[in-house]
Amino acid sequence: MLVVARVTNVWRFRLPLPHLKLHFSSLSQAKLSFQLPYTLEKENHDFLPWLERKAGAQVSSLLSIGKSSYGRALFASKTIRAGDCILRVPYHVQLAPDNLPLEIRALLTNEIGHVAKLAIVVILEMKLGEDSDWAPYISRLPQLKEMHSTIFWSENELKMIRQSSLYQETINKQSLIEKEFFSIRQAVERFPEISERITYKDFMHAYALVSSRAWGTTRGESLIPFADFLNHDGNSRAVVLNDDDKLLSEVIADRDYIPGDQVLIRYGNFSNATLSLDFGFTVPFNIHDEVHIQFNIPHHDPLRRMKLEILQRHHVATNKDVLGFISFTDSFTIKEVRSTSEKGKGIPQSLRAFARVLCANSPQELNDLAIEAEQTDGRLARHPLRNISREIEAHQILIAKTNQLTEEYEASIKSLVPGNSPLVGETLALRRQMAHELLNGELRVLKSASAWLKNYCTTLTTIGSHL
Ligand SMILES: C[S@@+](CC[C@H](N)C(=O)[O-])C[C@H]1O[C@@H](n2cnc3c(N)ncnc32)[C@H](O)[C@@H]1O
Repeated sequence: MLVVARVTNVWRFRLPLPHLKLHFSSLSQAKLSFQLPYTLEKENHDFLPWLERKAGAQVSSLLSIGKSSYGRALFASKTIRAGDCILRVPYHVQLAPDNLPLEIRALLTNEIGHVAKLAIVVILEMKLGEDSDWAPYISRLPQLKEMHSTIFWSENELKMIRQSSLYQETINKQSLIEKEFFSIRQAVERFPEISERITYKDFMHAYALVSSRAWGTTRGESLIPFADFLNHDGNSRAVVLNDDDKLLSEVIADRDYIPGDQVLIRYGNFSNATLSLDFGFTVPFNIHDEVHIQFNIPHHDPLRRMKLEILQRHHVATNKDVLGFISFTDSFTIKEVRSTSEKGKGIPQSLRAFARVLCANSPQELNDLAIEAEQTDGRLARHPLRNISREIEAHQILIAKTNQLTEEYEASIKSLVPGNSPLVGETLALRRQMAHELLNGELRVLKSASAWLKNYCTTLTTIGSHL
């Protein structure tokens, strides 16, 4: 998975807001008690004026900083109408990799990603404490103990999500962070006053801060103070927009708000796996959830070699192992199938094609598939097999796989320690809830795929019986 935290929105135009179909969720109804407690008033008195002085321009006249169950948040301080620009943050008050001191920047090659470079900017500012020009912003960033990205989960906590591909993605991200940390330490070793200040723990913390709150811009990943106090609602149509002509980022309201409403935006169309890894939270029902299914051609299949060759010839992804042998282990991404009757949108055509090749049991069948591909658009097994029983058999392979995974997911969900157990601390209870929402979402995807596949096979069986 990409390490990039959020969708890049380098847009030069505004959304056609008056025509939007608006979605209201319970999330976006979250309200702030209108009697602002002292801490909130102080946040507003200190922070926004500081940012506006630095920006030399007004950032927002419609929003106040406050706290919600999602941590720091922005609330409507006046009536907001759909289409209003609710905040504007000039590029020169955003933190990006080019805020690194020149001599350090020169040492960090392109092998080191933008997220890692920006993490170093954050660490250096953190170390300056009150002397940092960014102190009012840096001091408001969440502490390590408040962050729940799966990269911070203990081995036991990670076992809860063993079933999901997020488990491996988390390990891959941890390895990437470690690798980047050592590359940076090596690159800046000539500057002990800097290299000694960058500990692995600080780097992980800063890396997770950047992953969970920086937007991709033309300057690389950028932290956009104030805009990054906005929390996420997957149903919102409001996103952060970058205007490269005016050199600023802005947010346009997608709906009306009354004073006291929490204002939410959409970080991107992210599954609970991505939200867990990059942002450290999940949502209860996420329409973007997906499952990665691994398939390979069994070694005992007598036609294995021929199947691999034909898959390779027709550009279906194959891998070469370290010894140069071709193997087929690929991951297919299934999304929720919304309707059992239609085309099965959500189950990739490449997966169904793979199942058709997998179930072939004679060289003749494989040759027929290859000839058909050459005579059409070159893609292999994209059409239903002419032999109905064989087409059913191919899809039954997929049903067997989704059923097996469904059972495994159900067992994993059942084995989660109950969140309300007195033995469970606050952090574990929250992470357990995340694991629950992640696994439930992926289970829902599997069940929807299985229902569609079963319906497809039943329809084919009925057709077959009338022939
Ligand atoms: C860009 S920051 C938003 C401001 C943040 N709440 C803060 O305290 O600074 C993103 C972080 O906010 C929290 N967050 C945002 N949307 C959320 C949601 N819908 N549910 C739970 N936590 C959310 C997560 O901790 C996430 O990593």
